[in-house]
Amino acid sequence: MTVFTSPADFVAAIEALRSPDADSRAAAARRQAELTKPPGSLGRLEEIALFMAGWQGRARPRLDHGSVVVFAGNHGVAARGVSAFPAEVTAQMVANFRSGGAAINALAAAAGLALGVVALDLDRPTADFTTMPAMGVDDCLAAINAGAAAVSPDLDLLVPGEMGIANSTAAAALCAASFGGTARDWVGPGTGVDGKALAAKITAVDAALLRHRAAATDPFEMLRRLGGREIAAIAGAVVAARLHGVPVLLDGFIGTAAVAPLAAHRPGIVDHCLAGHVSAEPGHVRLLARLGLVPLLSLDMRLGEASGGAVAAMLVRAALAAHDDMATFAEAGVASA
Ligand SMILES: O=C(O)c1ccc[n+]([C@@H]2O[C@H](COP(=O)([O-])O)[C@@H](O)[C@H]2O)c1
Ligand SMILES: Cc1cc2nc[nH]c2cc1C
Repeated sequence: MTVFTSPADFVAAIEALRSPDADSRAAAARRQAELTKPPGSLGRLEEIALFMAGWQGRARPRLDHGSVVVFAGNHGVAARGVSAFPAEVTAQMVANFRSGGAAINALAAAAGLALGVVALDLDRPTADFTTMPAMGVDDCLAAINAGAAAVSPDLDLLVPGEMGIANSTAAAALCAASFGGTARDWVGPGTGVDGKALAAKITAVDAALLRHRAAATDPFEMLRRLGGREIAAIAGAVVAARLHGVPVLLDGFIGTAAVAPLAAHRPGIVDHCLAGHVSAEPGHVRLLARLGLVPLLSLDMRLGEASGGAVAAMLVRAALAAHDDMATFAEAGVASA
């Protein structure tokens, strides 16, 4: 099990990046060239198969043990009226995930993925980051390690998700701290705010940037000052997945913002990640562009909880089915070009 022993240990793990297995990827590419189709005709499905082969270290990659893990956290900044929903909804939705009634329960099952739910100190919201860091050092490290602990090294695919009322405010602040710009560049409606609540959200993000930007100089400090426990947990899970060679399918705006501080420090940290979809939250398209990730789907979704990632996992399954099950030209007696 991956444990980051200190903030410096976490940052060092982001710097020492494992590469994909070149031999497995090359073997998968040779197989793709022999399958009964014009070269490249399965488009991005072919690239997904090669991506999975490289990270899994298997010429015929599989999706037998894929898992969604939804991390949940509560945010002090919610008290500033930045969300359309009350903070109690975070714990209520965790109960819904556990009893099987949420969108992610249906979508993970449809995609053939296991579902884990990790609730992080919901009774103890993070501090309001407009006035102080969201978390202390130990608190943030514990959240990162909770994320890392959720990644089994034998997973074929990890789909991390989040639940946290007000976390689109934190995500906007993390994007601005990571990639520049003001609150207006990154703030959007989240669960559906406009008018006064949207203005409160912009004010909160600008205040947080003013307070923390100078000190938020490394990925750990950005997550600690401007993030939340579920966001830090996703960052920890993505780094642990890289250490184990587990490919990752990212979800929406908040789930992707969790890796923004890591990528600002070391862009290659997202090399083992696919972007499952582009959310309707307007900052997401900009964020994906900054990360150099092209989303698999664009369905106007903006739910979070790994829902877009789970739908995209069905495409990964399709890509691997074609890669594994198709006949070669020689097997089928079809003349090649
Ligand atoms: O995934 C997205 O792109 C997304 C966009 C908007 C909202 N959400 C979800 O809604 C919550 C955050 O919205 P808000 O308005 O409370 O900041 C949180 O639980 C997210 O999972 C998620
Ligand atoms: C109901 C509800 C469900 C969610 N799932 C993820 N974020 C959410 C936010 C709300 C408000």
